[in-house]
Amino acid sequence: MSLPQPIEKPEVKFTQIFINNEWVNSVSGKTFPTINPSTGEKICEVQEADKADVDKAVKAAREAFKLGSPWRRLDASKRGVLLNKLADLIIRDLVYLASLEVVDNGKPFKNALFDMYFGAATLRYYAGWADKNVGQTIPVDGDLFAYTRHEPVGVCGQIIPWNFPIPMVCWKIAPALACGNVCILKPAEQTPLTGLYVCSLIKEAGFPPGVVNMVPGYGPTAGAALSEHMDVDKVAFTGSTEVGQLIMAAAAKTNLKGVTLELGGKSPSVVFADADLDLAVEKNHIGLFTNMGQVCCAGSRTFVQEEIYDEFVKKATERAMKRTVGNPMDFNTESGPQIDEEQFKKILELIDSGVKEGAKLQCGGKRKGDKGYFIESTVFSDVTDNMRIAKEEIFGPVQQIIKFKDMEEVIERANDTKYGLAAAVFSRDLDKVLKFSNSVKAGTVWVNTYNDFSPGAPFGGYKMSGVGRELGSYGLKQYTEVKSVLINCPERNS
Ligand SMILES: NC(=O)c1ccc[n+]([C@@H]2O[C@H](COP(=O)([O-])OP(=O)(O)OC[C@H]3O[C@@H](n4cnc5c(N)ncnc54)[C@H](O)[C@@H]3O)[C@@H](O)[C@H]2O)c1
Ligand SMILES: CC1=C(/C=C/C(C)=C/C=C\C(C)=C\C=O)C(C)(C)CCC1
Repeated sequence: MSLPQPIEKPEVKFTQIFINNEWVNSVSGKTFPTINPSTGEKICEVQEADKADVDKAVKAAREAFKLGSPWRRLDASKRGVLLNKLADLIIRDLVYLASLEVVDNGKPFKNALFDMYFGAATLRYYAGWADKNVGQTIPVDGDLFAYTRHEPVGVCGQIIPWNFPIPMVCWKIAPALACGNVCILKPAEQTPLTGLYVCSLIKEAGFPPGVVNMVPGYGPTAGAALSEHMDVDKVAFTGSTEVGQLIMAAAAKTNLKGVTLELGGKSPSVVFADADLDLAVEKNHIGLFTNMGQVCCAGSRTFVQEEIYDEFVKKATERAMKRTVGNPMDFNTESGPQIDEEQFKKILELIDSGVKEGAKLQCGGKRKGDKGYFIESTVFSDVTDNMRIAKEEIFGPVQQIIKFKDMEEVIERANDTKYGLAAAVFSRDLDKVLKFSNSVKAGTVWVNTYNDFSPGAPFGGYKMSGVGRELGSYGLKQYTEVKSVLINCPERNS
């Protein structure tokens, strides 16, 4: 089978704000640059939405959600048809979209293709749910007929990060639209381009005007305007824990809009001495270095039992040194650049702190090349729990390998964090696997694997890693209002 070739210089087709299925300039006339992280050079200017543009988008969305509107009158099954159509269009334009993502985000082309497939799979999964989000009839006491209706929440503000631009668009809009809501998405300022292109596909698929709107812009302006808006019914956010706290506070201070949050992590991956060592090394490598370490659930605390610690460190270092870091357009590249200068500097500073605090740098640790935001694949051993690299979310290609003795100790240390997004356990012993996976406070536990996702499997965090769940049937709850209807029903019989 021949592999698809990337388009080296994909044309940028959409740089405006998308409201009511139309492309408009910002009210302020302002624009912002989006940068190619492989070169540090500007790709283009994008119209910068702020509060005034968010107001326009909210009005359009509210109109689209009015009782009797084409969207509200559409059969639920037809919402599924539209979602499937959108998935088809993403796959039709797969190579263009993946190439554009490589330029705007820096992720390797192969990974960008995965993103598009995963985004489309999420749309298809929720397309199937559109006419199955059913209520109940309830045998209440008395002469009453009682039932529940599952209604859409309304206008949903959705704020997304830069690490998986298209999967994130799809994780947000697919369940929302399946349930009949309307959406205003704010893409990350670092990666607005593929999301804007997908808006053109939303129009082409036939979604009515105002059902999906996109407001590219910055967090403290456009993002805050959405989370503070009195006419937004719900806000869903993926990004840092700090911003998640701001969003929840804004919702509380304004109209108590519903909030779902998908936040940071410092996920433990525990390798017991009886594990398949080569499998554990490879899966832990993938669990950390995928997407240049820019994954909320990255396995950034690798606990390895003392009997196999030295051997694991040796093999993990060899694997990291083999990782190809370079031109993301090249099909053989495993890692591209970090997203921007801010992240690049933050990661290098944390690496520096690891060395200063006494961790052993096994490989990497420096910038790679002299252009763009590339960082060498980095492995630290002899890491202790009190070091900054063991506590803070690095969001970069830096693996921390930590020694442990036994189960009780590792459970306690794995849980000794403010986060609780994901965890992994590597062992051939089912008792150990079950004991650890039942004891760890994490929304997802992988067993003898890492970073496996499915649109059907819910994802979200314990503790400060989040509120609510995305994906699966659980994801529908976040976009559904339950209404009880009780009807006087004289002479009711069983
Ligand atoms: N959980 C994740 O998937 C994820 C993704 C990106 C970054 N992060 C973490 O966050 C750190 C910082 O990255 P970042 O600055 O891009 O993340 P961030 O949380 O600042 O940005 C995520 C999104 O929130 C928006 N935003 C920022 N401030 C806002 C505000 N006050 N109100 C509303 N929206 C706002 C941004 O514009 C972006 O769309 C990273 O180092 C990493 O640790 C986590
Ligand atoms: C990590 C891999 C994938 C994608 C994962 C996604 C889309 C994660 C999305 C959610 C969050 C909240 C991430 C936080 O950073 C693929 C695309 C499924 C491929 C395998 C690895």
